[in-house]
Amino acid sequence: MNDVIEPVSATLAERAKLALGKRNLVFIGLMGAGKSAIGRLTAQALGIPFVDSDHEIERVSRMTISDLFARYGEDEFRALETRVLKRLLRTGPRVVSTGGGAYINERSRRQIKRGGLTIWLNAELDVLWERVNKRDTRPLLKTENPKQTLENLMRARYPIYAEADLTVMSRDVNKETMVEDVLTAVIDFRKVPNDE
Ligand SMILES: Nc1ncnc2c1ncn2[C@@H]1O[C@H](COP(=O)(O)OP(=O)(O)OP(=O)(O)O)[C@@H](O)[C@H]1O
Ligand SMILES: O=C(O)C1=C[C@@H](O)[C@@H](O)[C@H](O)C1
Ligand SMILES: [Mg+2]
Repeated sequence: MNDVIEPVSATLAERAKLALGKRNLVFIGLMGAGKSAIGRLTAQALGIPFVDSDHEIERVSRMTISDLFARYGEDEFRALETRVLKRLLRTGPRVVSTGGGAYINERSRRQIKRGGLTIWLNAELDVLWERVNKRDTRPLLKTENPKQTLENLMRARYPIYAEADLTVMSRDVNKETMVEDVLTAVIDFRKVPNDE
């Protein structure tokens, strides 16, 4: 009954934009899943603004995330993250890429759920590890065995990320293919098969 009538020749991006409407598209997932990289490209494809909560936190605090953790600790970082997310999610449509722990924090999760359509970039350990071990900008991975830490985070966090509206598998394909998967997931959200 409420079907949106799509132009016959609409591109994938146009159809996804129509399906998204005024909602934000919020990327969640672990470090290295591609939230920032794929989020930015998705926003470009959709022709809507892109914001990244980690970048926004660094901009308003004029500190790097590593320095924020070192100086004020994780709890203060999470409190700032919640405030920044609340502001970023206020208007839509936008693509909002979050930091890896944002959706795990209860208050931020509430903001995110209220603030838009959530998409989890799920990924296997080796894919994430290949991507994150090249840089040491992630304070939670400054441990004796960062790969083990990443695995522990997967175990603790994946059941929570799984609450997302949409899930796309992040893997080693080119980024354009990832964007196509994301746009398709947005279009297919809550699509009811004809025979149901
Ligand atoms: N599909 C992909 N194929 C190859 N490399 C990718 C892919 N997706 C992301 N990357 C690369 O992996 C690295 C990590 O990606 P990105 O910074 O987007 O992750 P993130 O989920 O935002 O992590 P964080 O939570 O730490 O912000 C980047 O160098 C990015 O270019
Ligand atoms: O997974 C996490 O908890 C984090 C991920 C990064 O995006 C940053 O937000 C920060 O390093 C914490
Ligand atoms: Mg990021």
